[in-house]
Amino acid sequence: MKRDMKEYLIEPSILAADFSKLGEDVSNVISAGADVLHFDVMDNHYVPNLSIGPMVLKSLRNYGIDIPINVHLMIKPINDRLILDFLEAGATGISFHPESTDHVDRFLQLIKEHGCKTGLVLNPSTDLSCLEYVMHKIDVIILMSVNPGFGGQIFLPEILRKITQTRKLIDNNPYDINLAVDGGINMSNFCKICESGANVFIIGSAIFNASNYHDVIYNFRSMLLY
Ligand SMILES: O=C(CO)[C@H](O)[C@H](O)COP(=O)(O)O
Repeated sequence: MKRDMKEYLIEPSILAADFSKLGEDVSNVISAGADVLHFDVMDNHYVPNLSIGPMVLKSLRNYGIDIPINVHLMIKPINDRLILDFLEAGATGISFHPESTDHVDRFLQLIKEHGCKTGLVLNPSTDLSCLEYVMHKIDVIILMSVNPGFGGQIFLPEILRKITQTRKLIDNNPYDINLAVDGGINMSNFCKICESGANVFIIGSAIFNASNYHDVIYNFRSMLLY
């Protein structure tokens, strides 16, 4: 199904940005046409890498970054304090993995109660059944198309089938849920990912490694027209 252009979102993952000049790099990607920012939080426990936390998010807000920022928690266990810290720092969306807690429903509710968008992130081998009783509390389903922990990995082609299945699930439900794909997206697989049913594209290296952010985002977006 072809969607309205407004429903497609390009969400650069700042994990691939230049951390030595993060504010400037993020401002540049926004001027180049990013719709939303993706903020990866890694704990060196749930995933084998350590990244950034609420203080960095707050610094970006203080720097003047004012577009929506979706925080992706790759943390186990998640806890109330952490969620509240990210909310206070300026997160507009918070997503986590169902494996991160025994209380998926409670955390979705906590995030929602604060007027923030909610997301569940499914690893490549995580079954769609975890969505069954919480669909009405989710704003975005994020399908990982790499194993989480590092940017710059190769897209797992078996996830295309999962995207199609998830799109059917969403379309068979009355809720307004975005379908995002995260990991290994580039110019050569973008169309297939879109045709399979994704409408949010979380892209790190293919944007931040490009010499011209505007051109690369423009090129991704122009593929949505065909
Ligand atoms: O969540 C992530 C890794 O865990 C990154 O957001 C994701 O991999 C995007 O980066 P790239 O486009 O470079 O693959």
